[in-house]
Amino acid sequence: MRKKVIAGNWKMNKVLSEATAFVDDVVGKVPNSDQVEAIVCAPFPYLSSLVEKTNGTKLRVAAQNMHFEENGAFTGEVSPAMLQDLGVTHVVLGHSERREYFAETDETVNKKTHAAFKHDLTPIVCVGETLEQREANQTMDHVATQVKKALEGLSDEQVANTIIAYEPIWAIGTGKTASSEDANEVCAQIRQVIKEVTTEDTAEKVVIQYGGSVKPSNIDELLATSDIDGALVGGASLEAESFLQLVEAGTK
Ligand SMILES: O=C[C@H](O)COP(=O)(O)O
Repeated sequence: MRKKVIAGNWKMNKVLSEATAFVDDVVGKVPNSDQVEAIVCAPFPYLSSLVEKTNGTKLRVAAQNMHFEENGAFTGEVSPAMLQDLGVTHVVLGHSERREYFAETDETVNKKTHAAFKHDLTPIVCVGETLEQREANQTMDHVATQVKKALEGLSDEQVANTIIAYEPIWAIGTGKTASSEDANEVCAQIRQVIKEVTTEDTAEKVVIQYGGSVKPSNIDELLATSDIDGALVGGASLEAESFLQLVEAGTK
């Protein structure tokens, strides 16, 4: 059985004192369960302190992005080696906000996915359609292309260890959640696409999260479906209590 992965993506929020207070509050309360993995995806400046605070605990720390190159003249960027060196375990790649505002493409996401594995980082690859694409019945074609391109060239073992986050763009930060049936249908089709490019066994191992206005009041329904294995949560992950409720939902 796949474990549930609940990741709180803080995006560009919190100052250092707020970030550390959150982790101090949460770290001892993360359920000691093998069924759920809890991750905070924090801004770059806090990664070092948070990794130190969470060392030896059940709470993992992720970056929200990285460059695919090892090093070089890329002012303002952060390399996979830097994240690995800090002790970060996961990295969010291809979030729709990176695709929309920072020119992230399927090609750069693919390069970053390879770079993540090279540095022992678990990639959380985000995919999802716009409202226009959904209304034009293009959701599955679009998402399938994003998934296939992101995974291109990976070994079956690497694919099995990739986390996919299905986030319909129209549901992010809007309060509009995809119904659990609709979200699960897309997640099941994503698994089917992975099956086609790898093996059934590999596809069954892939953790597929849903993201988009997930909160304590709707997470149970989402996690009760066949193919949603967790959540990538923005707004509702910013408060410790709400984040812990989301993680708790993963143990049921
Ligand atoms: O990475 C998280 C997603 O963009 C979802 O954000 P949200 O929970 O605020 O809708």
